[in-house]
Amino acid sequence: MDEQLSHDALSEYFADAFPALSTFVGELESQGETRGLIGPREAGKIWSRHILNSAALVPFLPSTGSIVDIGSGAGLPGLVIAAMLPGTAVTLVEPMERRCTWLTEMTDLLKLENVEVKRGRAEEFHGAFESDVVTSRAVAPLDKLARWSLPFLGPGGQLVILKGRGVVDEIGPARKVFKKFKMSEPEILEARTIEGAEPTTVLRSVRHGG
Ligand SMILES: C[S@@+](CC[C@H](N)C(=O)[O-])C[C@H]1O[C@@H](n2cnc3c(N)ncnc32)[C@H](O)[C@@H]1O
Repeated sequence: MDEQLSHDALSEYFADAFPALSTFVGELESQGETRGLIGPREAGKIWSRHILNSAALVPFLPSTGSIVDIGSGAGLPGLVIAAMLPGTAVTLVEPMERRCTWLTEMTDLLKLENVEVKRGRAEEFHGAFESDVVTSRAVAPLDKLARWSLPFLGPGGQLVILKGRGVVDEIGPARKVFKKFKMSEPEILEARTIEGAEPTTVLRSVRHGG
C-alpha cells in the first residue's frame, strides 16, 4: 500500500469497489511491470498514481448507461470506473493484444459483469457502436483524441477525459474537430479524491442536441 494513504481512508472512499480494486492493485504490483503495463518503481504507488487518479473521473460520470474507454492499457481508467459504477456498461477499446489479454483476465478475476473488451484502434469501431460517454487517460493529444473519440457520441453524449494541466494549450488545435462534432466549449475541471492524493485535471464537453 502507498505509504501516505491509509487502508481505512481507501476502504471508506471506494466502499463496495474496494475489494475488487485491492485485488487489481495486487495484480498490478506483482505483474504490472513485467507485463509492460506500468513503469519501473511504480509498484508502491499504484493506489495514488493510478487508481485514485482514475477514480477522480467518476464523480463526472453518470451511474447508468454506456461508457467507452479508449486506450485502456492496464485498465485505467476503464476497470476502475467499471468497479465503481456497476450500473454502467463499460467497453474497453485497446489495440494491443497482450493488453487485451490482461484486461480480459482482470475482468474475470475481479468478477466485473459490466465490462466488454474490444481489441482494435478506436477508429476501427467508428460507426459500429455509440456510447453515452467516452473516457480516456494518457492516450493522445486532444485534437487526435477528439478525432478518435467524438464519433462514438450521439446528441447529448459526453467526452470526459483525464488530462494533464497543460490541456488548456491543447484546446486551440482541437477546436475544429470539436466544432465539427457539435461539441460544447470544453470545461476544465479540477478533480479531487481523498486527502493526500494529488488533484487531477478533467476535461468535459457535451455534444449538442441531446
Ligand atoms: C500511454 S497508454 C495509457 C494507458 C492507460 N489509459 C493508462 O492511463 O495507463 C496509451 C494506450 O493507448 C492505446 N492506443 C494507442 N492508439 C490507440 C487508438 N488509436 N485507439 C485506441 N487505443 C489506442 C495504446 O495501445 C496504449 O495502451
